[in-house]
Amino acid sequence: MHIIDQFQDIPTTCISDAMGGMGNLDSSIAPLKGNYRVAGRAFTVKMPVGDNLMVLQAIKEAKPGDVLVIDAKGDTYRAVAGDFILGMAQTMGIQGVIADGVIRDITGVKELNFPVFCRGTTVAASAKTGAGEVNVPISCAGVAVNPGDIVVGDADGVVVVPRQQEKAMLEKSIEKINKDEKREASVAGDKDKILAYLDDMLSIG
Ligand SMILES: O=C([O-])CC(=O)C(=O)O
Ligand SMILES: [Mg+2]
Repeated sequence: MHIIDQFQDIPTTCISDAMGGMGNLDSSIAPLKGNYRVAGRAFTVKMPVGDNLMVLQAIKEAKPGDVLVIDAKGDTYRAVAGDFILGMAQTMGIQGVIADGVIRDITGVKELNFPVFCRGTTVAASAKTGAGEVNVPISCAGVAVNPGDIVVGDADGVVVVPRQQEKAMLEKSIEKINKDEKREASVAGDKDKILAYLDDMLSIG
């Protein structure tokens, strides 16, 4: 199975654990709907505050399945996109959008059922004068993102897996899932087993 398809099934929490708690975007970047999930390669956008022309450039250049990762420097005043732009991204096969910024037209965007992770909503649009860059290394909500890195988002947040580490992190994430399953099975809603587990964890000897 392709590595991206394998990451589709892995919770962000397990990827974060595999990465030692590193690589997750600031927790104010949240999915617009709780069931949204993306796992794909990052197509990056660096936009100046209040100018989103490069988002259009990215929609033109990104490949189907890519995830747009937009550095809007945390601006919560002017939207990186609204339902028109996000609808175009969806139609062009982009898997989802992750933005260190805000969107607008929230009702229409929710109707698209297109995974968007961002800081929230606003009313003001951005200008379109052309400054900014696409497909360059960016910093997004506290994390360095290079074009082609794997980004995974779900109800818990967004985590970035650097390309060079993707195989190792996939293996570690799967190990973590198995470990968590064993831990849950070991107590399995049984008070005595829970007490035994707590005693074991709390024993200092
Ligand atoms: O045009 C914009 O920049 C934002 C907008 O309202 C849309 O995408 O619908
Ligand atoms: Mg609009």
